[in-house]
Amino acid sequence: MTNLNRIRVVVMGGARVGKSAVTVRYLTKRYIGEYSSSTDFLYRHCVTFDSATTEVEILDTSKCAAMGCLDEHLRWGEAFVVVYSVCDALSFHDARDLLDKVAALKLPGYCTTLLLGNKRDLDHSRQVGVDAGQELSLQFGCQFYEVSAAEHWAGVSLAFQSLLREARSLQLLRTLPIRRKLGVNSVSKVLGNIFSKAAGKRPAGQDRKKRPSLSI
Ligand SMILES: Nc1nc2c(ncn2[C@@H]2O[C@H](COP(=O)(O)OP(=O)(O)OP(=O)(O)O)[C@@H](O)[C@H]2O)c(=O)[nH]1
Repeated sequence: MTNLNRIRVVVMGGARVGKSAVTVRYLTKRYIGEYSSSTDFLYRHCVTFDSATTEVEILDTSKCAAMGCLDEHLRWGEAFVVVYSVCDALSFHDARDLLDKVAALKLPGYCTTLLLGNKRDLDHSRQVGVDAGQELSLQFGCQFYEVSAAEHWAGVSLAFQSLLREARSLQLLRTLPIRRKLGVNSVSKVLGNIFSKAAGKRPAGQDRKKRPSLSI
């Protein structure tokens, strides 16, 4: 069931790509060079969009593929930050695998994903181009940003906020009745228009005979 007061975010990616660095940068504005990375960390904070406050839980994962808890994390989350390092081609492959897994496990419309290329300050040792990141994000229909957790807070913050906004919009959308979501006309109205045209009748509204009502 949709909980409009909470968004669960999972930060995942290959080893040493900066998962903790981007998470802590977003939450505290600070960059800390080294983190304890043997376990997962769960952070809670609140965000306010359009004067509505939502609690956000962010799970900074570590070694979850090796520990076998990836599927559990994928089931738990509804917004995913897939991090790779722009100077590590292997981590880009890991990111693709993770996007594949998200797509296989989550229904479209029930999760939001952000592909995040980190360490863009290390441009001299870049192995993954911006265009490759963009292409991958287009392939999976997810958001894409390149950032440097080491150098700037603004980019990291923008990327997370954009993900959270989309996650919140999806939650709101899921609470709408199907008619409003799709903008569908009632079946009776559509059938009525077809039959009145086929029978050469007067336009809708001038026909006094009441049609049976059937709506979805
Ligand atoms: N130059 C540079 N180094 C970074 C950046 N982000 C993280 N690092 C460094 O990359 C290393 C790994 O960062 P972490 O945040 O621990 O990476 P992680 O993905 O959480 O690591 P694991 O959980 O061990 O897989 C650390 O030495 C960080 O200081 C960045 O934007 N630029």
